[in-house]
Amino acid sequence: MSNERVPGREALTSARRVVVKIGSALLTNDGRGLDESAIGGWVDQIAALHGRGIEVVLVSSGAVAAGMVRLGWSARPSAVHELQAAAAVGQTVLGQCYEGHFTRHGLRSAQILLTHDDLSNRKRYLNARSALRTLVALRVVPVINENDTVVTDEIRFGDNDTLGALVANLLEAEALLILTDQEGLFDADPRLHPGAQLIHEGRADDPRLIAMAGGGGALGRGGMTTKMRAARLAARSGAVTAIASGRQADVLTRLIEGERLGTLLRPEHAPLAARKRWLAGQLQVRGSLTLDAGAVGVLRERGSSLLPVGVKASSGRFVRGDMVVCLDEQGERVAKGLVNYGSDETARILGQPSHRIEGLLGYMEAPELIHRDNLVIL
Ligand SMILES: Nc1ncnc2c1ncn2[C@@H]1O[C@H](COP(=O)(O)OP(=O)(O)O)[C@@H](O)[C@H]1O
Ligand SMILES: N[C@@H](CCC(=O)OP(=O)(O)O)C(=O)O
Repeated sequence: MSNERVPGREALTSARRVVVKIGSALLTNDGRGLDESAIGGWVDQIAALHGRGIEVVLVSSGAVAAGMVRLGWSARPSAVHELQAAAAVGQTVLGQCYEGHFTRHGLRSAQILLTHDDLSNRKRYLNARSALRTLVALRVVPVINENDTVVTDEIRFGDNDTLGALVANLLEAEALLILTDQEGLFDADPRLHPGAQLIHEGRADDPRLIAMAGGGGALGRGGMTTKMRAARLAARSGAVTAIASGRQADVLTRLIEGERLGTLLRPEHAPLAARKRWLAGQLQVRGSLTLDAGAVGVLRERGSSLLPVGVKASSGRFVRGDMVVCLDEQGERVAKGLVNYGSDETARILGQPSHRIEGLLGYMEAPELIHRDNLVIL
């Protein structure tokens, strides 16, 4: 099985930038403090991915648990100020542990502590993005955690699954790899249902899978519920999510080799999102179409395809597959996309309902002038 590539897992085998999230349930040695040798094992795998040219950003939990042990506390405190204190003490231990292991591989790590505000405020979001991009370009491995010391219950992510997904969005990573204490998502919580079956693959937004996910154990925060939510969030920027057991040998490298481990959650609109991002970046425009107000409305509001009936005028020379810009009647740019018909054909079908295309041209390539998959709103 180890070298077998499973169809559908190409998103992992082709990923060039990945976010790895390691959860508290795994890191904390059943509450006895950081599992330093396990951390060493994950760092070895991250170094191996790094060596293959894959950029890795790490989201690591464990500060509160490490701080509790350092402070000699046996139970997780419930008071916010005590959690903040434990996190402050433990984050140093966590950072040192990672840096020590990365140093064995001649790699540098960097600590980034984020809060909800940092990602919702546009300016701080851009600052965080540029700092992370710079680190990644310098081949440094960022180690991210929530800044537990300055957050209160109302404004915290709480679980690091959500933070991992937002970091995947921020950096447009192709994959989010969530390591936890279970082999993946099961059709019921395996702690409560020993006969539960592992789900190998699915859609990130599948309501049946979301319904299977339950809460976390004693050490972790969100359980599978927040991991499924993270998969949906990550899917927004086209990232695929894998949930797998951090205890399986070489789990990260095996996932990236396409082995059928854990649960793979595909973004429903991955190709679409990626394609739209690509479309948006295309600069060469061959012509323009002027749309009536109704067409402008449905494109903007409903993300519909552009039908010839909504086009009032066409200009420029283009062939099928060329990029054209769509303007409103005032000449404002509305969208751009790849046309299904060249400029000569477009001139003959514009303003016409799609069922007349065949009669007018003698054939029908497609009922729409620009399909919504090939259209990006500006
Ligand atoms: N359907 C499910 N499949 C697998 N695990 C589940 C499911 N529902 C709930 N869980 C629980 O989620 C836990 C992992 O989440 P959590 O404790 O938050 O860990 P982490 O700290 O790694 O995020 C598992 O130990 C398991 O008990
Ligand atoms: N930020 C916290 C960890 C939050 C947490 O445990 O999240 P998770 O690993 O998703 O269950 C810490 O470092 O202790």
